[in-house]
Amino acid sequence: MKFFQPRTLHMRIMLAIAMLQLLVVGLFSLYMLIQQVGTEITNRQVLGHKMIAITAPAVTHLIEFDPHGIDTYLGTVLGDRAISAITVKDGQGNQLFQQSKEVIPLHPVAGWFQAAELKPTVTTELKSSRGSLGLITVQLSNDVLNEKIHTLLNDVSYLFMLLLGVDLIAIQLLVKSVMAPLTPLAAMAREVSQGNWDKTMLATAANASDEVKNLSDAFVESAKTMKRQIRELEQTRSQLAENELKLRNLVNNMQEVLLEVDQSGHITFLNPTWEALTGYATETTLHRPFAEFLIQPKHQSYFEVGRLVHIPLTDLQLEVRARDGKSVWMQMSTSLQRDESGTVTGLISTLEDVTETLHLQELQRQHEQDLYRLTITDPLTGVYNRRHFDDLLENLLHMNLHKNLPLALVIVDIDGFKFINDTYGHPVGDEVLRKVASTLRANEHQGGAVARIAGDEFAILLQNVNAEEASRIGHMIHEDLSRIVLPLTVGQLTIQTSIGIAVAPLHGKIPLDLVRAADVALYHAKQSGRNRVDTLSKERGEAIMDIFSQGFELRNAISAGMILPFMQPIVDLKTRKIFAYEVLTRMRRGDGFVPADDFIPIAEDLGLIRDMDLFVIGESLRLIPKNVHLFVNISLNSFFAPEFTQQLRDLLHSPIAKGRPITLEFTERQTTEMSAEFIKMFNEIRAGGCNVALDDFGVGYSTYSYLPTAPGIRQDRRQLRAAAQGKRGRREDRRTDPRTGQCDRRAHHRRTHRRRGNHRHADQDGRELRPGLLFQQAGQRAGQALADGRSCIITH
Ligand SMILES: Nc1nc2c(ncn2[C@@H]2O[C@H](COP(=O)(O)OP(=O)(O)OP(=O)(O)O)[C@@H](O)[C@H]2O)c(=O)[nH]1
Repeated sequence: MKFFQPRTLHMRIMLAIAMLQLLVVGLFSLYMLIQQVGTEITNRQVLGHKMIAITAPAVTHLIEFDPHGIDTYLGTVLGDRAISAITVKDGQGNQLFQQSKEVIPLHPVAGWFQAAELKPTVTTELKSSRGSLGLITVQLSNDVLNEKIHTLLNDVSYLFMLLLGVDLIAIQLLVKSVMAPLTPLAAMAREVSQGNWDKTMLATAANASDEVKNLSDAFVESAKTMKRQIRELEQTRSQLAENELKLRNLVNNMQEVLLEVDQSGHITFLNPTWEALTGYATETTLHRPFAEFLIQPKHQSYFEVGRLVHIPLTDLQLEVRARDGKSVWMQMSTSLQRDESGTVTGLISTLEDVTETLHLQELQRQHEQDLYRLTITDPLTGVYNRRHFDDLLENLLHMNLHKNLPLALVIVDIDGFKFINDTYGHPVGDEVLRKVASTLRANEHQGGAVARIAGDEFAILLQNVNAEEASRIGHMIHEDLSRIVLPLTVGQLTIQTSIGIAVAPLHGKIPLDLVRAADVALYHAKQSGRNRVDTLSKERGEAIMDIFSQGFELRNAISAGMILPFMQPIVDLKTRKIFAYEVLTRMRRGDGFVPADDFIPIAEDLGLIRDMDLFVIGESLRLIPKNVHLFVNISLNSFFAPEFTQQLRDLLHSPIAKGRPITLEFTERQTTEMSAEFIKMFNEIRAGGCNVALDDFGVGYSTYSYLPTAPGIRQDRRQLRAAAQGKRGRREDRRTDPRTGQCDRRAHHRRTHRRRGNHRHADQDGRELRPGLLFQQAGQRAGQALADGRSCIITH
């Protein structure tokens, strides 16, 4: 049920107070009415009693003295409005008089009172001197009472109306005065709502009640707070707008594509960079599945429904199809978007164009690969170079042995390659090397590797290949190489090779041992007449291994600077002064020194003598004062090593050698062919100011036989003397190595040097000379120098 509700507060207060007023005034009026009606009822009773008090004596008298006069008298009395009926009865109950008027019902208001209170009849006893004469009963009339009540009701109603009217006016005034201060407050609120914060508008009415003042103050306070907050909000909003602008500029000018995709893989946002990179207009791209723009199915699958969660968040490179059909590679960095329950609702990603970078990376990778290939391959043949072979060998050996698998090493050396070079020229030699390399590669065993480890030497590593299988493969390779035919301008060239095979762990468990074993096998193949394959047997291996062990030691000694020139002073016996130094080559081993004859022959065999001779000559020239005569030993084998002649020439013509007395003593352990070229070179050396001497170490078979063709070459002083005695050398010095069939040169060396040490001889000027080591002083100084770890240089 809906009650009427006035719209304004004023009306509501008015109504509320009016209702209250109505109630109060109503109750008050009712109270008044009840009071007055009660009084009227009481008055009627009093009147009844008074009436009967007057009437009873008269009736008594009439009964006694004039009974007929009762009717007249009581009829008159009954004429009074206050009485509606009169009854008189005698002492026996006989009715003497009874008369009544029409009965008017009692006013309803009188009904509110108890019947007892109303007492409509009054009865009294008629008494005379003779006693009781009967009873008289008077019934009171309602007429008067009703009239009174009616009048009272009117009066009370008037009073009620009057009071109500007065109250309403009072309330109106009261409410008006209460509401008056609210009017400016409402005006203030209206102004504030319109954004007018003028201070004057926020003043409270002066005559306002405390409550309204408080309300007004509170309102003003809240208005101020609101104003401040609104100002802050405005600032924030403008800041936000500014930031949004910046952000928009940033997003629009980003180098990367900014992409938003919903959970179904459809594009919901893209910045203009997308168009710049792909050529697709942003508007036409929006709301399309992003996968449509991806080329690779794998990339497309990331954007299928429900698969976004699996997308790699970083380092994902996508191939995007541009409008012109080209592919653009984009690097994607992603942030997954989730709702409150953690479900993926989409993603926001940046896509950076890395096409150029990838291209450059690819170029760089290729470049690095090329560089790496260059560092590990031999430029002439394209197979691995020595350095990489060493690494490979170490790794494969370690790996195979770890797995208990054999590893075979096959070393292939071209027979007479120097001859090919010398006869057909280096380009042909190069072509031979290339052919050999390509043949080896064509036969490359699975998991194997081919390397060029020296001038005409190739190595092949065969994984999981035992000795038998290695030998089979070795023969196969040998066969293939023998089929190489190189067409020449005139005719054609075929080649022969010697192959040495060793297998780990049978012949060695470390690279050094395995290479040494294969070298020994190769050495043996060469020694046995070349053009063959040799797998190292245990017995033969041990016999040859000794030479190779020393060879390895020698190689290491050269690279580690353990080869040193020792200066042996040569003393003039007359003056007892040092006349010259003979340069002796020594190798440091631990705390001691190995004499030359223990390692020179090996150096010659293994082709190391050239570097050793050049190093020792260079060091001697550098260390010995210029005015002191130098006797320097050179192996004739060095002259057959490539470029030795030129390098020796350069050394002797260098400023440290120029003008100093030098005698080059050529040691010869095998008969050397004295070619015209060779003699020319000798003469050139002499023309440069050097003396040249030959020393055959007593071998006997020597270049002396060519001496007539090489005028001016001085023989070893001892040899000269021997020659003067008509002997051609000391045949008893010749020993033959039972294994190699060659002269035991080390034995010769040892004997010869022993003899040399004690030798006393005269030089061409008649000076009697002797090695300085026989003199205590020089010996002591040499010992001191050795102890100091210096090169053994003795100065005078
Ligand atoms: N054409 C050419 N020759 C080279 C190259 N590297 C080294 N050589 C030559 O290869 C030759 C190797 O000669 P040796 O080690 O005496 O070998 P060989 O003549 O085959 O003798 P044996 O092995 O005993 O049969 C030397 O003459 C080197 O100058 C190269 O890259 N190209």
